[in-house]
Amino acid sequence: MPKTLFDKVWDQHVVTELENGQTLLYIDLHLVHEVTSPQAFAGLREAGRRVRRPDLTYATMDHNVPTDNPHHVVDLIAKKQLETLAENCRDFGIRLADLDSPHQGIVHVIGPELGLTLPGKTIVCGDSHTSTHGAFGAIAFGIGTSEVEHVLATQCLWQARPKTLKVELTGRLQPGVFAKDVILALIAKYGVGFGTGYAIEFAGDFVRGLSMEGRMTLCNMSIEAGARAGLIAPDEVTFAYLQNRPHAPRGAEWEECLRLWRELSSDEGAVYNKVVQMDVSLLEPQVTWGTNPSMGGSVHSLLPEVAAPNSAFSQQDLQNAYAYMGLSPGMSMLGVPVQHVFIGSCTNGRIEDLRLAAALVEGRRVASHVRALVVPGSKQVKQQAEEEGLDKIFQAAGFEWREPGCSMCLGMNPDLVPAGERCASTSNRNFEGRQGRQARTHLVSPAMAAAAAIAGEFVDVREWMQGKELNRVGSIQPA
Ligand SMILES: CC(C)[C@H](C(=O)O)[C@@H](O)C(=O)O
Ligand code: SF4
Repeated sequence: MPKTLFDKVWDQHVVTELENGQTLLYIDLHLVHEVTSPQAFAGLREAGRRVRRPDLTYATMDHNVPTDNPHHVVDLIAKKQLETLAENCRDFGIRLADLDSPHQGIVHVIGPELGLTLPGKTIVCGDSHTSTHGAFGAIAFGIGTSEVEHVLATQCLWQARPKTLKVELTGRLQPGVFAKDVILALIAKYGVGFGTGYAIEFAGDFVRGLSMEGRMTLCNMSIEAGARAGLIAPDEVTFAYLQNRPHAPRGAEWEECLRLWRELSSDEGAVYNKVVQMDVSLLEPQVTWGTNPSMGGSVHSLLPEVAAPNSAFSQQDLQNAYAYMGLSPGMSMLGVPVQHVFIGSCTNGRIEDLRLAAALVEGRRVASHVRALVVPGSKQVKQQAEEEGLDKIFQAAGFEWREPGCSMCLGMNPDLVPAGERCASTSNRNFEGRQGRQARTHLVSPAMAAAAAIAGEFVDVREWMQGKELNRVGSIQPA
């Protein structure tokens, strides 16, 4: 029987199945960070257990790291979590990319760039955006702290098999529109629940033309559509990205892996539980205006009326969102002033994102009322960007150039948006309080964020995509 990509990878990892549908899955890679691991390790200590496969476990520090001065951790909870992770990794023999490591960074950025993330693997982490790693043809999903303990102790995990949803994306994006806009538009169209109970496979000619960075952005936000995981069949783009990465296989082993990885795509005629299609050709740059990722749309569209018939949102939800965001029905996001711009996170803190943003801001100045941050997703992204001179371009334009970490994506470190202020953010969540108490978050692509920083308000970045900007964008021209 023809199988989907998801079925192939899942079936290769089944240890045993129960009649109630629960499957014991073998886990190939367990990524760990400071926030969701302390109790898991405490549980191991209490039970006198060891980590079953320290060699399949890899830890980093990201959420709590102060990006202006990583070693200067003032917050006591943050300090304790970082110290505890270091101690746990030492005691249990786990590799750790600590603050001094050249490999430190956001867990979902470093997994791929170190070649730990590979096609066909099962990958878990105590973090919802683990779905990012599915861009390589892995089954990757977030788990809770008790599950982290279970994986540490056994290298296995009980899971219910999700249903499969194929999202078929066709067409070519206009210049100035990116993978981030595609996933925001999908969520705006189908809602934050459309992936609930499913693993989403992104397929179609648009996906095949996309860089690994773009694919990771899609998979990263599948969780915001409610999905358990997002995945994409690996191809030559995937293999080219992975070759010679520090932990990627080499020599004869690499060749053997390629042979196996080339089988990792959905068979002709494979049946999905649900299929959704979208042509991306006419998509416009997206901005969220509300307090969940589905409350968004084109930067030109008018914000919905509270009493509109057939609205996807309840009146109460809309009223709450408008009150929180300081916006009103009937207006558009064009021209709405921003006080903060954040370029970074596991959604859009990769080298391609920074190249694009730098191309747009080169020779321009951040608006005087805007505080703009660029936070590379990892030390390696930072180093690469500096080798290319992107840091100089950002700083000359008035951006702050920071050390890697989750930063302003969430309020667990000093990079906060003050109450009532507005931020154009390349991250993935816009819930109330996400970037600080009463902070107002608008999710956008790196290009839209860069343009908002310069203009001081939301603009349509397509108008900025001519001439010199495109030259610098070079290989990362929209697919
Ligand atoms: C802190 C962590 C548990 C959380 C997650 O699981 O996603 C964070 O990374 C986030 O993005 O909200
Ligand atoms: S960058 Fe944001 S979304 Fe990603 S892991 Fe960190 S906090 Fe979570």
